[in-house]
Amino acid sequence: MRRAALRLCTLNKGLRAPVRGLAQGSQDPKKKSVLRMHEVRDKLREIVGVSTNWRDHVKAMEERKLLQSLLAQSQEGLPPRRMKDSYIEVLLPLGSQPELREKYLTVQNTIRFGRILEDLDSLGVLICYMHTKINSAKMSPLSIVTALVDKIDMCKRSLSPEQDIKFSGHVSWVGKTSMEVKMQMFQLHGDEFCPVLDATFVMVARDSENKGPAFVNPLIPESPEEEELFRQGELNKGKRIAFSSASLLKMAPSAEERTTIHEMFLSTLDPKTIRFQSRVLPPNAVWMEDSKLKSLVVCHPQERNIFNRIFGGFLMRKAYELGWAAACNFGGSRPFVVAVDDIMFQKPVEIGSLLFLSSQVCFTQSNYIQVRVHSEVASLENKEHMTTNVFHFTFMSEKEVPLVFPKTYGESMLYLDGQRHFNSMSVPVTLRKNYLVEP
Ligand SMILES: CCCCCCCCCCCCCCCCCC(=O)SCCNC(=O)CCNC(=O)[C@H](O)C(C)(C)COP(=O)(O)OP(=O)(O)OC[C@H]1O[C@@H](n2cnc3c(N)ncnc32)[C@H](O)[C@@H]1OP(=O)(O)O
Repeated sequence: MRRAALRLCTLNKGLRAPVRGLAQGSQDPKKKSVLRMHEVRDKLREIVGVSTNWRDHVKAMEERKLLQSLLAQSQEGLPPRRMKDSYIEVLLPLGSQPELREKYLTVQNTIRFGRILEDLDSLGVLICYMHTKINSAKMSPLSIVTALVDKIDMCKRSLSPEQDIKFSGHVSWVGKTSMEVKMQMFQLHGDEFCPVLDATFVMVARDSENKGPAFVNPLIPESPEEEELFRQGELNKGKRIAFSSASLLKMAPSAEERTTIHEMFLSTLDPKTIRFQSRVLPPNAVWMEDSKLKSLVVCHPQERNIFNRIFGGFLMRKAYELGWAAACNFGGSRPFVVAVDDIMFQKPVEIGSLLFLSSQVCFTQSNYIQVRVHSEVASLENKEHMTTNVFHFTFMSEKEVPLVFPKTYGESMLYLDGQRHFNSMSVPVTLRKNYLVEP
C-alpha cells in the first residue's frame, strides 16, 4: 500500500536528503537574484506565448500551431539534461512585502494551504519548461500539464504569514512524455530558511495544441544521490500502476475488508425488527450520505491556465477548501490538513463549463477525518457530466469525531477506499496545536 502523500513529520527527518549542489535551503535569497512567485506566471506566459486578453486567445492558439515543427520525432532526437538544468528557486516575500500577505491569509492569521497548492502547480510546470528548453527558440512547442500530485509531505513547523517563503525544485525522473518534479518549500526562521514542505508532482508534455503526447528530453543523473532519486521515480511509477490495478473499481475488496463492511452492516440492523431493510445508526455515528457538501463553480476565463483550460492549481484550491469545510462541518471544529495524495487530473476542464464539486466524509478514526472530493464538468449545451478529478484529503480535528457509516454498497466501497488512503499514512500524527494549515 502506498504511503500517505502529505503528512506532518514529527521531526525534520521525514524530509528527503537534498541532492548535493541542487537544494540550497539555507541560502539567503537576498544575496542573489531569485525569481519571485508572480514572475513564475509571467515567465510561463512568455514561454507559451499566451494572450493577455481573452479576446485574443484564438489568435494566440493559431500562432502556437506554428511551433509544431519544433517538436521532436523521437526522444533520442532530444539532448539529455541534468537535474541542475531544471533547478530553480523562487521567493514568496510574505515577510518583506506585507501587501502580498492578504492573498495568503486565513482568518486565524495562518497561511492558506490552497494558495500554496496553486504556487506549487505553477512552479512544477516552469521547472519542466526549464528541463525541455530549446536554447535556439524563445517559445516552447510543448504544452505541459499537471497529471498527478503524487505526494506532499509537510514538516512540523507552522507556516507564518509574516516570514518570507522560498520554493525550490527540479525534474527528478523522466519517462517518454512524462516528468516527475520534486519541490521543496522553506520558511525563514531567524537568518535561515528551514524546510517546511516536500512535494512530488508528475507533469505530462503534450504537443503545441495540447492534443497529443510529445517527447521530453532524457535525464542523466550525475551523482549517486541523483541516481537514487531517479530510481525512486522509476519505483513511484511502478507503485502507481500497482495501486491503480488494485482499485475497488476494478477488483473486489479483500476478505478482511468484506468482513469490516459486513460487521458494520450488522451493527446497523434494528434489533427489534431484525429486517434487512430497517437500519438504525449506532451511537455516535453519522450516515455517510449526511456528510456531503457540494458546490458549483462557473469556470470563467479569469481562471484559465496558459493553455486556455482551467488552471489545475485553482481546481485544487477549490476542492481543498470544500473538503476542509466538509471536515469542519462534520467534526464541529476547525480541522487541519494532515495528508493529501493522488490528485489525479483525468480530463482538462474547459473554460465556460460548470464544475460540480462534491465532498463527502468517507472514513473516520479517533480525531481523523478522511474526505473525498469528486469533481465533474458539464457544459451548458451538453448536460452530460464527466469526471475530471478525484481528491483525497486527511484532516485532523481537535476533538474525537463521530464514526461514519455507509448505507449502500457504493458507499461501502467509498468507505474502504477512504480507509486505504488513511492507512497508507506511514507516520501516526499527533495533534499539534501549534501546527495550523488551514484553507
Ligand atoms: C488575467 C490574465 C490572464 C492571462 C492568461 C494566462 C493565465 C496564466 C495563469 C498562470 C497560471 C499558471 C499556469 C501553469 C500551468 C499549470 C498547469 C495546469 O494548469 S494543467 C491543468 C490541469 N491538468 C489537466 O488539465 C490535465 C488533464 N489530464 C489530461 O489531459 C490527461 O489525463 C493526461 C494528458 C495527463 C494524460 O493523458 P493520457 O491519455 O493518459 O496520456 P498517455 O496515455 O499518452 O500518457 C502520457 C504519459 O502520461 C503518463 N501519465 C498519464 N496519467 C498519469 C498519471 N495519473 N500519473 C502519472 N503519469 C501519468 C503516462 O504514464 C505517460 O508517460 P510516459 O510513459 O510517456 O512518460
